[in-house]
Amino acid sequence: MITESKAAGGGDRLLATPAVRLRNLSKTFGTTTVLHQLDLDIAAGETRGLVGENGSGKSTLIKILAGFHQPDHGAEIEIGETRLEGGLTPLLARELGLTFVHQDLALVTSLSVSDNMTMNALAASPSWRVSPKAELRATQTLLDSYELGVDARAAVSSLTQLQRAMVAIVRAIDGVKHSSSQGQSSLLVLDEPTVFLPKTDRTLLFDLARRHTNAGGCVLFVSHDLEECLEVTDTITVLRDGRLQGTLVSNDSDRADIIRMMVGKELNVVSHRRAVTPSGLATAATASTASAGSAPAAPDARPSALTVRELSDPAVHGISFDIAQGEVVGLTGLLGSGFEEVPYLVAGAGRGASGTIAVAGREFRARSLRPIDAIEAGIALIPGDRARQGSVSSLSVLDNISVQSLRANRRRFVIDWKGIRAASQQLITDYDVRPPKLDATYGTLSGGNQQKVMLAKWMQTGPKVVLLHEPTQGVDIGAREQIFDIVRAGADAGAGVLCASADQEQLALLCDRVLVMRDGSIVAELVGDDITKAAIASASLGSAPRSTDRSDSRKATRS
Ligand SMILES: Nc1ncnc2c1ncn2[C@@H]1O[C@H](COP(=O)(O)OP(=O)(O)OP(=O)(O)O)[C@@H](O)[C@H]1O
Repeated sequence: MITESKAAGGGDRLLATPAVRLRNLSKTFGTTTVLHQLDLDIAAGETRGLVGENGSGKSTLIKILAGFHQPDHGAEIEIGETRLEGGLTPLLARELGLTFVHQDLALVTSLSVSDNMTMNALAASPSWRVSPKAELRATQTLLDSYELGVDARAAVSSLTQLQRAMVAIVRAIDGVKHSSSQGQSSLLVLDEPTVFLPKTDRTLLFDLARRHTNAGGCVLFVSHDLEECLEVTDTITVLRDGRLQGTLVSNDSDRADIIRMMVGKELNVVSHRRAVTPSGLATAATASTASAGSAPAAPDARPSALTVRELSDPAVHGISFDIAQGEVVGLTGLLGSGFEEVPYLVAGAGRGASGTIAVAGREFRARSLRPIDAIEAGIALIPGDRARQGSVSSLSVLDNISVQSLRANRRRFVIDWKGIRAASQQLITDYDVRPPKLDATYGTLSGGNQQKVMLAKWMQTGPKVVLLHEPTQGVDIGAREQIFDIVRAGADAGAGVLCASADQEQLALLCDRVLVMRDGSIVAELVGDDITKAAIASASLGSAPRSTDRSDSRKATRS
């Protein structure tokens, strides 16, 4: 049982027998120490949260547990009965029952569920003899024992996001059975595997994790979602700048307690929505009702930044909408409702699209729109998968941030590198990128700082339209506020912003208007103060819609 006080202060002082015990754990890259003498105990049967701002050292700690990084000299690591001098290797971590589910789930989507399971087992104990039939049977039995309702023969690509996450967790839990710990005292590390899932689906994942702790294992859950962390963990350890701030008992703590420890001060969540006067709201309501059945219109008389008409692809069915200059519009729905496709279609990055897209009056056919045309027209796309689609991780911050401005800094055949460097340095200072080092490798920056670099890269081009897909995924609460400020400043400079996101709180804080999609169509529009988490949720689910429900108002117009 855990008998720790609400705030444990400097060290980690759980009284139960630890399954994982870390002492004096530090990590230095070059001359920079990013973890400072951490002491951490996790007890058998415990679910521990790990939180901290971007760059506080969470991933580095996990990579040490996974044997990817070696800690500095002097660290002690004990896993169950095994005491290690120095660090782990990936094989040793596996043998000792440490198992990991990362955000990308690490499943090969073109292979079957059974093949994915077999690969994992083979990595644990290589064997020349594999019987596909026996593996299939064993996988099906395993999946059935967890009542997942998944066919072991199915390709992972055919599974829903929830099923994939559940398969990844079951695979991880099953992996520890092959370890020397046999599942006892084994540590399951969940590194934000829930970010892509709606809240309702996440509880199913945590039920699986609970089965692991009930069987004597323990869980380390890394998350930026503080409410969720409070709900599903027993205790929460807070890191700040690589130092352990303490461990809270989840039941006795609230979000404000965690934030205070994370950032060292109170942090008020404020709305970044444009102030709308009562008369403005009246105009907005009139506009959206009048436009019901066609395109949700921008709620004021500002010129249009983006006009989309009858946009279609296999997942999107003829949607039309407008975004005014200076307006931030949210686009949301359940996963699979089509909202996630839209930024990519508008940026010319989709396939087989139809319909038209006009930027500041210049019209394109979606079918023939290429990304280069979109960029030249003033469209900036900041994709959700910033590591693979928005940047080159192995290049420097300077290379990533300046790639869009090379042409503007070219004089005949010569590129003004000195000018680019000076401007880029100013940008990363203005955008509070930490560390503010142009020569740092982009991939070594924390998630929030990577996102700030992406925004700086595009915002310096003065875009007419900014398309954001999950702009604050994996971003801490402080950096999130900064990103909201950057987006709002872009809108104030005249850009029309589309923010496609399943994060209802983000939409409620940031957007002037929110369009909700179901089954590929826009079905509801929320404006101004009607944009609440509850209203977005009910419109997404199709239950008791509030504000202007377009399908309803269409019927009303017809009758
Ligand atoms: N391979 C590396 N080389 C140099 N510095 C690194 C390396 N990996 C991480 N860092 C630095 O270590 C610090 C901690 O990074 P880490 O990724 O552990 O933070 P985090 O808390 O996981 O952040 P996030 O929440 O954004 O994932 C950051 O300043 C980061 O730039």
